[in-house]
Amino acid sequence: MIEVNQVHFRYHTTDVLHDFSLIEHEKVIVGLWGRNGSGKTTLMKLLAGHLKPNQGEINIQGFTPYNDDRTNNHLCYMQEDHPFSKMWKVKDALRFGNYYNPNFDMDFAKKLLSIFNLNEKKHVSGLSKGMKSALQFIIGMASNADITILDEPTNGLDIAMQKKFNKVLLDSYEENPRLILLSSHNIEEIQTLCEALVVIHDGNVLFHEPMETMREKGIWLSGEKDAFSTIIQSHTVLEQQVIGTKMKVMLDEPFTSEWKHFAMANGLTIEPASLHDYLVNRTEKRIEVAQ
Ligand SMILES: Nc1ncnc2c1ncn2[C@@H]1O[C@H](COP(=O)(O)OP(=O)(O)OP(=O)(O)O)[C@@H](O)[C@H]1O
Repeated sequence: MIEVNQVHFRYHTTDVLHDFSLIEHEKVIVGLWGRNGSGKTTLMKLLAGHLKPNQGEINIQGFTPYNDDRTNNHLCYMQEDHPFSKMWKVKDALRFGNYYNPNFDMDFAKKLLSIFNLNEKKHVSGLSKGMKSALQFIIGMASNADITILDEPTNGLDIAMQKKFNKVLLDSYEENPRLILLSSHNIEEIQTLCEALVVIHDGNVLFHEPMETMREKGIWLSGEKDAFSTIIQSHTVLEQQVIGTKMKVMLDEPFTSEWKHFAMANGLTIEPASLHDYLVNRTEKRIEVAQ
């Protein structure tokens, strides 16, 4: 469905993606995570054909997206803060969605307007940030596109709206399984929704793995400082905290039964790292560990 092969992309002098490859053929909900400026939006724009790679190839359902309108038959890209016309009302935005997406389901879109309490007669320019995100999400879901790309779709949604977002996304996916790629800064918000996660770092893919595997990455070990001397020499330490004679260390190791046995045998406490903390540390420069 999506194939990105050895793509290089730069804006003038800013190198964003280098030798970037990503293949996803499954109908899954995939999260896209990366630090600010890592290139998430750039990747989405390349997939949608809004940008042209400097080198390499992109294939979307058999088409090269840049300058090829046939890609639109298969792909719906709702960018963050979509530039709707200032003159448009909500219903005009739905018409826009209907015009560009051959499988657009207007009845479903109208049902979603009522779920998200959006009035179709309201001007888009008068919508709050969260309401505008909801409108973009509605168009993305109602498009029923083979590949649906949502850039920061939960931006500005409050908890109640987020709950509706989760339900609509999962119900719609169950009804019509397709590839849905959604980016977010907040991994906690999307990790229960996504079956797989792509992490962009240093212009490339750091991880493209099932969410289940991602959740097991990273462990915290805590105990007496003395117990750590050999551990920190032979493993990658992602974070370290010292309080008096006690130490707490995050290792780049999976939360497995082997590690649980190791901790027990060495009088240490073990707990899994949160995915958020793990990713923040993995995409940070590694610390020098004091011996
Ligand atoms: N139109 C542009 N012209 C020049 N540089 C750009 C342009 N758009 C983005 N960039 C730069 O490209 C890099 C990647 O930006 P991009 O918006 O793709 O990152 P992002 O991961 O989506 O960031 P964020 O999480 O902050 O939204 C950044 O260094 C950014 O400053």
